[in-house]
Amino acid sequence: MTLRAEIELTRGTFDLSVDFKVPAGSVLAILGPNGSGKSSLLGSLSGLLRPRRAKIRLGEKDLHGLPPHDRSVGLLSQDPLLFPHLSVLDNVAFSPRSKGAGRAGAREIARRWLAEVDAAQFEKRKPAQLSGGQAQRVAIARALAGEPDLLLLDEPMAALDVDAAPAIRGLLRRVLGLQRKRATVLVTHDPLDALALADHVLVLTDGRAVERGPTREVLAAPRTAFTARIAGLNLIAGIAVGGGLRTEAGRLIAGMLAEDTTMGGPAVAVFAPNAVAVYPGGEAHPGSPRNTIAAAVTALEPHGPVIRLRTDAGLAADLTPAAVADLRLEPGTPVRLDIKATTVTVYPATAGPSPSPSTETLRVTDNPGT
Ligand SMILES: Nc1ncnc2c1ncn2[C@@H]1O[C@H](COP(=O)(O)OP(=O)(O)OP(=O)(O)O)[C@@H](O)[C@H]1O
Repeated sequence: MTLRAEIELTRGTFDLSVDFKVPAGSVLAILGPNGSGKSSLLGSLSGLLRPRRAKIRLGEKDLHGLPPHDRSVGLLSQDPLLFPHLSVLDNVAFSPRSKGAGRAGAREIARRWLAEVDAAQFEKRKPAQLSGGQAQRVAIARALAGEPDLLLLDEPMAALDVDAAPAIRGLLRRVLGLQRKRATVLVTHDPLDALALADHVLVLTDGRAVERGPTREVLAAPRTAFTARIAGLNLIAGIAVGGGLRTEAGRLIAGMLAEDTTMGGPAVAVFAPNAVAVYPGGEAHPGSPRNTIAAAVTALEPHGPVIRLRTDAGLAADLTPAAVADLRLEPGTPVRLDIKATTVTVYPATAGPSPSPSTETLRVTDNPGT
């Protein structure tokens, strides 16, 4: 069901005023610095906070004023919040039970969802006997077993270690795609979560929406300092192929395919600017990583302790000030950008307009030397 929300909320001196729409079957990511109002926004949707004024419509239903349990809203937060005294199976069965299903029926639904999140083998365990990643799988099953019309994800990967997060991100992408009627709102600090899971993003600052639009467009062409800081990732759009991604121009970007990538499907190759090595143009170099891209420097920007180099290939690289001086880099300098395949991840592109005008600017110059 489509969510339409206009929320005005006051908490002490903080004032939130925001409106947005999440079409049925799509995911909106809310990004924003600490204290920008993300939790306040989610709390208003879930019914835990009472806005000063709000219109919150989920399909034909007006949620404003309804208690949390009458809203058909599922919540998944960074803490799995499982009931410690219940088995995994009964934790998941709790949602359908509370919606009126009988004991056997609720357990059947719970088993289906546990299988869906690859946690069926844990059904008899208590939450204390699960790892963080396993507990989060169970929490996902519990959030979805109630078949909510609106799913709220509050930093769902934030508490997981780096090994567990990609698998849970992949799992979420799969289960979010199973149901095209539900609207989902995701709060995250991580642009990868937004890229992997969300069709659209809304950037909150001081309780106001300062940027919004299709995820790739907003992250590829950030208009506020906050978005630029968190979104400083390099993105190359194309089609997923064995060993990486092929751009529209036919160039292979070697990378690691995310688990649920579909061969031949639209995809983005993502890598951080600090994964890009910069060499003076044309110069031979040892090691020969497979992704070598010819470009020219367009700008040099201070970025914390490093210098962010921007290039006419649409890609950014982070260098130390000493390296910039050594390489005598300035706007116009021809360079070769090397990106190790192991630092590039290829994700399926989320639905939405594709390719966006701004991703077309992420063109990669062909280099016959590779
Ligand atoms: N109970 C409260 N009383 C008064 N002000 C509050 C209360 N709770 C939060 N605030 C203020 O509301 C603002 C928004 O907080 P909120 O938790 O929604 O931000 P957030 O974007 O979720 O932050 P974070 O990323 O740190 O979780 C902050 O300035 C915070 O200090």
